[in-house]
Amino acid sequence: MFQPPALSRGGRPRQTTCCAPCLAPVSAQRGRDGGAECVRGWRRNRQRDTKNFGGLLLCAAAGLFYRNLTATNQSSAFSFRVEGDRGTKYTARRVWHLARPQSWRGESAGVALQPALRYTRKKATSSRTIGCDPRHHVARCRLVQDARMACPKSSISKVCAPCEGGSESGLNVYTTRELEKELASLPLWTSTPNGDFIIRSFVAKNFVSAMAFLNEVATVAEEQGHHPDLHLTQYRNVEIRLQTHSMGGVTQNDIAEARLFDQLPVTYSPKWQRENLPDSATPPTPAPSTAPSSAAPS
Ligand SMILES: C[C@H](O)[C@H](O)[C@H]1CNC2=NC(N)=NC(=O)C2=N1
Repeated sequence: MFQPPALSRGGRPRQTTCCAPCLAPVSAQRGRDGGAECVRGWRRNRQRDTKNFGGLLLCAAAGLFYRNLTATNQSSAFSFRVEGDRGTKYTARRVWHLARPQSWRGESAGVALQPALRYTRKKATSSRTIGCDPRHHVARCRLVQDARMACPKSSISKVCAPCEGGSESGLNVYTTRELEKELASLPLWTSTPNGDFIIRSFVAKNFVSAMAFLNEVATVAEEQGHHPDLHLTQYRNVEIRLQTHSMGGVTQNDIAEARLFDQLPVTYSPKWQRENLPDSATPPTPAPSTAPSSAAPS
C-alpha cells in the first residue's frame, strides 16, 4: 500500500538529494493501478484513490481548501502534481519529471523526460521544483552504478581556458620535456610517443561502473568546455585521451582537466587494480613511456 513520503513541516515531501525529485514524485507515488492518489495533508494522512482525471480535478479543487493537500495523477502520458494550501490561487507550471524507464532493472537504461503540469501556490516563497529543472539535460541527471540519480551540478570550478582562444587564452602546446615534467604528478596518465595526447586507461569492474565513470567525465568536460576522446571497449576497458584539438597538442587545459578526472570516483576491476595500482592510496608512478596495461585480465 502506498505510504505518502514523509512530509516536512511545510507539508512538502522531504527530499534529500538534489536529483531525487527527478524520480520520486513519478515512480514512488505510482498507485497500485497507476491511478491518481489524492493524498491529504499531514493532519489527515488519509488517501483516496481517484480513478480518473475528474477525480484529480476534484482533488485539485479540494487542494484550494485543505492544507498541504497533494494530488498526483500518474498516467502513461503525463503526471500532474498539485500542492495545496487553504484558499490560495494556483498557477499551472510546466515542470519535467524523469519517468522510470519501463525496463528499469538498475541498469544504466536511458531515462525519458515527461511533461508534467504543476499547480503551485501563487504566493509561494520557496516553491521547490519537483522534478528536474528543464535546464538540466537528461545526461546531467544520469544514473550511477547504484541507480541513484547523481547531482546534475558538478561542484568543480572552471579551470579550463577557452580552447578557441589559443595562445590568447594563455595556452601553449607542451614540449616533450615539459609534458614529462607535468605527468610526473599525474601517475595515472601517460603520453603518446610523439606527445600529442595524454592517455589514461584502466579496466573497470563492469559495464555499469565504466559507464558511471564516463558519465562523470562527460559532466566535468561539459562544465569545463574541454572534451576528451573517450573509448570503451570489451564492455569495461576504458581509455581517455586528452589533447587541445584547436592547438593540435597537449596544453594546460589537458593537464588541468586530467587532474579533475582523477578526482572522480571509479570502481576498478579488482584484478586490474591489484596488478596496476597495488597501493591504490598512492598509485605507483608508471614509467612515462609505458601505459598501464589496459588488456582485460584473463
Ligand atoms: C567552441 C568550443 O568551445 C570549442 O570547440 C572547444 C570544445 N571542446 C574542446 N575540447 C578539446 N579537447 N579541444 C578543443 O579545442 C575544444 N574546443
